[in-house]
Amino acid sequence: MPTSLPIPDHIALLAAQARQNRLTKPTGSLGMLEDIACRFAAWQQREIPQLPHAAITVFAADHGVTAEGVSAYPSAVTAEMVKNFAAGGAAICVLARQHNARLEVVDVGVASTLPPLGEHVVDAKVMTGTHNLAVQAAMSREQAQDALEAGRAAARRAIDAGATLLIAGDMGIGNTTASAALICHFCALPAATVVGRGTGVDDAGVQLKARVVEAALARLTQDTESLTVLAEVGGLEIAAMAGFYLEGARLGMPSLVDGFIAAAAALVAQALEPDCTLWLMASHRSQETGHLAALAHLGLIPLVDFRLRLGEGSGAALVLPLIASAILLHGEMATFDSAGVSDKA
Ligand SMILES: O=C(O)c1ccc[n+]([C@@H]2O[C@H](COP(=O)([O-])O)[C@@H](O)[C@H]2O)c1
Ligand SMILES: Cc1cc2nc[nH]c2cc1C
Repeated sequence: MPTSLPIPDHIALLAAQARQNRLTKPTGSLGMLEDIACRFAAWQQREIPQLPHAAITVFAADHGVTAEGVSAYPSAVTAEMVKNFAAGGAAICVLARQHNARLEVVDVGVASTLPPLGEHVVDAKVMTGTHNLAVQAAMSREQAQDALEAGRAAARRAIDAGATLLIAGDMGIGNTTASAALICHFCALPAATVVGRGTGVDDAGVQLKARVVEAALARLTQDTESLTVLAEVGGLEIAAMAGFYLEGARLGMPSLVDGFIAAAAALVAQALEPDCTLWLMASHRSQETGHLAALAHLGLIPLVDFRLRLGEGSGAALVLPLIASAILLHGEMATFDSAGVSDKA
């Protein structure tokens, strides 16, 4: 049963839109930068929003479906990359440092036991990787619920640490197959229009992924409860990301939605609490097939297309300077009145 979430402030949105129209530029000429500033105004309940403090949480988990040969890389990479995150060597570590953003990694389902990796790597393991979704439910409904809750707890930690803009990233070999299955289900699309190359499988690999996704979807109908859909064909990090978005929305905090896996997680969140999408902004268009369809279902338009297909929250971190520019322009540009510039006839 959906609870009532806070909704962004419509009065602040209208005030921000009116301000945009008074700034010294042709009406609408800053395009999406205007929309960005106005959405932050609505989220922060003020005509002129402040620069946000971003925090990044990367959720890591393994996928039993890798037994089908759906990824170009071995499952062991998931755990190895968690160590790389802890050591500061992954792409998202560089971007987090660039933006002085808090970076936390949460193990919600890495297959192996990780050694203690410091205070920024949290052990919230629900199970040691999902079961193979090609042949059975990836996890139980209870495990899906536990992973959702791990994501909610991570959002609360980020907000308690001072975040005003949330970013969820993912690390999970095999997770583009689970994400494709979720996107197919929630957007009612056939597998062939959604599956892509993931980490780089060839044409035969894409066809194999489509067959795996179709087999998994055959266990579902459009009436299947959303939590069951998540348990049947989802992933532990995807569930946690959905919980992260839901908790952000519940606490009136916006999230930037990263790539393909993040979009699948946002669809899960939307299925559980439709209004949570009011608190989401899509960073970029991923190279992965089916990403735009998923974003369209969420009512989101990606800000940029840099041919990214990395995950980790990297695309969301990459657009932080654009968001900062949008907000600074909105707050600091002169108005036609203040600068004595003639407005349109
Ligand atoms: O975020 C994306 O758009 C994206 C697109 C393709 C691949 N990835 C990353 O690659 C991994 C999943 O790819 P795969 O081929 O193992 O399913 C996982 O760790 C993701 O973070 C991420
Ligand atoms: C090396 C590597 C890094 C990643 N980061 C997110 N997904 C990834 C997949 C691989 C294979």
